[in-house]
Amino acid sequence: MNGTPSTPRYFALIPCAGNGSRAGTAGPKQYERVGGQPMVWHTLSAFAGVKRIARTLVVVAPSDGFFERNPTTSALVVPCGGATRAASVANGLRELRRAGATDNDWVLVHDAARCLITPELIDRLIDSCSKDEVGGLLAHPLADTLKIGEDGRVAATIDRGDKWQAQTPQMFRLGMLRQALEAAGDKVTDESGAIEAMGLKPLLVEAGAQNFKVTYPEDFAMAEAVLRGRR
Ligand SMILES: Nc1ccn([C@@H]2O[C@H](COP(=O)(O)OP(=O)(O)OP(=O)(O)O)[C@@H](O)[C@H]2O)c(=O)n1
Ligand SMILES: C[C@](O)(CO)[C@H](O)COP(=O)(O)O
Repeated sequence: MNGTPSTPRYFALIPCAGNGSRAGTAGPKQYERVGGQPMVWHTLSAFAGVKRIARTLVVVAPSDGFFERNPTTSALVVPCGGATRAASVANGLRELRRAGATDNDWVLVHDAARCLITPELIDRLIDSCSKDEVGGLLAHPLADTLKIGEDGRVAATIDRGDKWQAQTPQMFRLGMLRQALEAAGDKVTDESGAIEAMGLKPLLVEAGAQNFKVTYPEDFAMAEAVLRGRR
């Protein structure tokens, strides 16, 4: 993986170093079994199904022993997780550089906890963004009416016409993303936010509602049902 090829390659970076505090599980939610397998297995097998991905790097917490106990992935697993998702991603980008990726290569950052991602959606993002100057993200137009809450009561209703729910993967050039995250620090909750802070406008690529992030206890049953429906 040395040298700077003229054609940019595609790398995947999977932040997998969270605690899942909102999920109510005993351990990190990404290792809970869903559809008969640890959640992160589904995530990794979707990326393994995209031939254009040169390498996948998984960022785990320094104390994480899951992949040593379950050594079944061809992905590069690095215990460089940080205190926030943004820090985990920034550390992972440094590791990708160390593994031979260049600033010109594309990086697709994807939450381990979005285990319903499919090779088709990943391909859709790559096809939509690979000729774009900025890059972009999968997203879903907001379906519900949106309220501002104040002391448990509705203070206002917001026009939802231009609102999207940001999903992952989010795909940007490695160099641009590194610079953006360095400038944004821990404030941003996604890569797009860091790129936007540089005055750029990432491309919104429509994806379905099924690519949700397993966050709350009830999300496990929904993920299970979607996986069952696919079999
Ligand atoms: N310090 C962190 C925090 C989060 N993540 C990862 O970022 C993704 C999205 O984050 P989220 O769903 O918020 O996960 P958690 O931080 O684990 O959940 P919670 O906020 O409920 O604690 C997850 O795959 C999670 O493992 C990470 O790599 N490093
Ligand atoms: C990146 C993300 O999945 C986009 O919806 C989301 O922002 C991550 O969630 P977190 O709770 O902020 O880690």
